[in-house]
Amino acid sequence: MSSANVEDKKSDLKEQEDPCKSCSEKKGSSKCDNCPSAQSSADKAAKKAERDERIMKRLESIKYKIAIVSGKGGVGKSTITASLALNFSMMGYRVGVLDADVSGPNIPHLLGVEGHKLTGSELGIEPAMSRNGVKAVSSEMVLSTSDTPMLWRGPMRTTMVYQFIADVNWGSLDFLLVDLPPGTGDEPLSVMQMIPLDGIVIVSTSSNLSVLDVSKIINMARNLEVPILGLVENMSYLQCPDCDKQIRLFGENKVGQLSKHYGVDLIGQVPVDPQNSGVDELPADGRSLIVTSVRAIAEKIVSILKEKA
Ligand SMILES: Nc1ncnc2c1ncn2[C@@H]1O[C@H](COP(=O)(O)OP(=O)(O)OP(=O)(O)O)[C@@H](O)[C@H]1O
Repeated sequence: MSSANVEDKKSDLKEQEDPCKSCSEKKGSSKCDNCPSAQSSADKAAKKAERDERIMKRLESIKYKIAIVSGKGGVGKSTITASLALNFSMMGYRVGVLDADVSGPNIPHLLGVEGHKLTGSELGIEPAMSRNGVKAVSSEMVLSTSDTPMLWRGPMRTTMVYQFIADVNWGSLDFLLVDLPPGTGDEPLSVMQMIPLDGIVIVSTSSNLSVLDVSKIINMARNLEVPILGLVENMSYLQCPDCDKQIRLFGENKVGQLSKHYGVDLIGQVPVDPQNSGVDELPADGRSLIVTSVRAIAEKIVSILKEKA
């Protein structure tokens, strides 16, 4: 994504946040006086400053904030996010996962907190706690059932993500992992602007289309000056059960080539796990090939962050 495109997106967002756009009244009509949306620009600036302060306050007790992103859907971003969370937790770190994929929330299933409903306390929205000690919030936790679709337009989804960032009582954490929706749309852009991220991890397969969209993510992050911790090639190969041979499902290692082209580290390759059913909680006891393979990536991320400190 070029810097001009990022600027276009930023102004698109501003337009979408303008409720007058969808109002049938002409802007400036007498009815505007009684409209709750009518705010002076000073009011808006004050609200933004208040919002930024609330976010900073919430996040000050969180050491590292990392977003997990992908150019395409279905490449395993949520699976890698949950696996990283489990590994960080097993390594003794305090971890939270913010499922910012509002229209396709999967984190509750992967962490075994499906069906949990969010509650509030005087300290804010209380996150769910998984059996492995990972805290999580997801839009699925406010829906009546897990098959209820979230039929919300972009600005409403962004507002929910903002609420999760500003109002969840995470307590003190070592890692907050944010599972972003795929692509370079409104929500990834808003999260990258709202949260002072320590970095992003980009997940891709080596399929041609997946790799193509990763270039856009890299350019978007660079334009927004968000550090890229590295690339993860998911479903990189299948280990033959009868011999040592690794079968590459998407042919040559295109994620590796992309990493060289853009000068972004390839920090891990995760094999296909034929046992992975995809709907169940990921086990943290060594039974999941994905979770065990992600351990090296979690360790690498810790060493990159410590080096940067
Ligand atoms: N290494 C792997 N081995 C086997 N199956 C995998 C692997 N990684 C992911 N999957 C499966 O691929 C599917 C997509 O994974 P996941 O939901 O994590 O992708 P995603 O990128 O978050 O998708 P979206 O952003 O569209 O929600 C799931 O069924 C998941 O179980």
